[in-house]
Amino acid sequence: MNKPLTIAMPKGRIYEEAASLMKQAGYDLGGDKEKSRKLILEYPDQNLQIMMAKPMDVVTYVEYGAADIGIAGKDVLLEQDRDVYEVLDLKISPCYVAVAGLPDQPLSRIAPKIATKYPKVASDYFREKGEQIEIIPLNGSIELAPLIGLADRIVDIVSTGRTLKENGLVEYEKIAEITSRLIVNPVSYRVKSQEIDELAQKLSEVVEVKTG
Ligand SMILES: Nc1ncnc2c1ncn2[C@@H]1O[C@H](COP(=O)(O)OP(=O)(O)OP(=O)(O)O)[C@@H](O)[C@H]1O
Ligand SMILES: O=P(O)(O)OC[C@H]1O[C@H](OP(=O)(O)OP(=O)(O)O)[C@H](O)[C@@H]1O
Repeated sequence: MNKPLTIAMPKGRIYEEAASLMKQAGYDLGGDKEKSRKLILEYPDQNLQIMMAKPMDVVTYVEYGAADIGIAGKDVLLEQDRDVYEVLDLKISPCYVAVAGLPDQPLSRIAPKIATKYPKVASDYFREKGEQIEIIPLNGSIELAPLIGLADRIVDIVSTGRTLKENGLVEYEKIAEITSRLIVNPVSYRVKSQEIDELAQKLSEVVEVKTG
């Protein structure tokens, strides 16, 4: 038997949709992952090993070859710019990255403060527009920053728009549409090309059927 295919799966909000897609593609990871605290799950009959990773860390596991493949949000890929192949848009967990802030607040002063957990995405965006900014790095509750005067704008994920709305913020610009992607370690892609191609092909058929 070949060595198992190792997959870094994102814990959290992407997991259920990703596992459901895998199941439809014929890779049954079982249920009740939310209740388990196990981080490495073995599926010998399917020759799979699953690692449960923080969504932001999936790319690290794949880049270093700790996992052959992984599922990561495009936001993470844009932010981290790592040496992995992005082979398939799974079209799950859709959302977008946007610039938001308090209403009727033009960005006039020099180097406005932008609070975000996506410093690279934000810097790239404003640099391309020729605007100088100062990044205020945060890890969560980003919407707080303009409310308390810590930042002039935020760059953050918007999905339903509820968090912005309930905090009296408005969206100014959309930066990028986001969905989750299948990523592959470049060496694994050569060494395990058959298994990886087969998995990518099956997933792509499921995505095609689901999205037309
Ligand atoms: N409303 C949303 N907010 C944040 N991420 C979302 C949203 N909708 C889809 N996503 C996707 O989910 C991923 C984040 O998943 P999750 O929130 O579970 O991770 P996290 O940000 O590490 O969580 P935590 O809040 O535990 O730090 C993002 O990379 C993005 O691609
Ligand atoms: O448009 P919505 O559907 O309201 O979703 C967007 C919100 O969800 C995410 O936060 P998360 O729930 O991950 O919490 P966090 O602030 O701790 O990152 C994101 O950072 C926004 O705050």
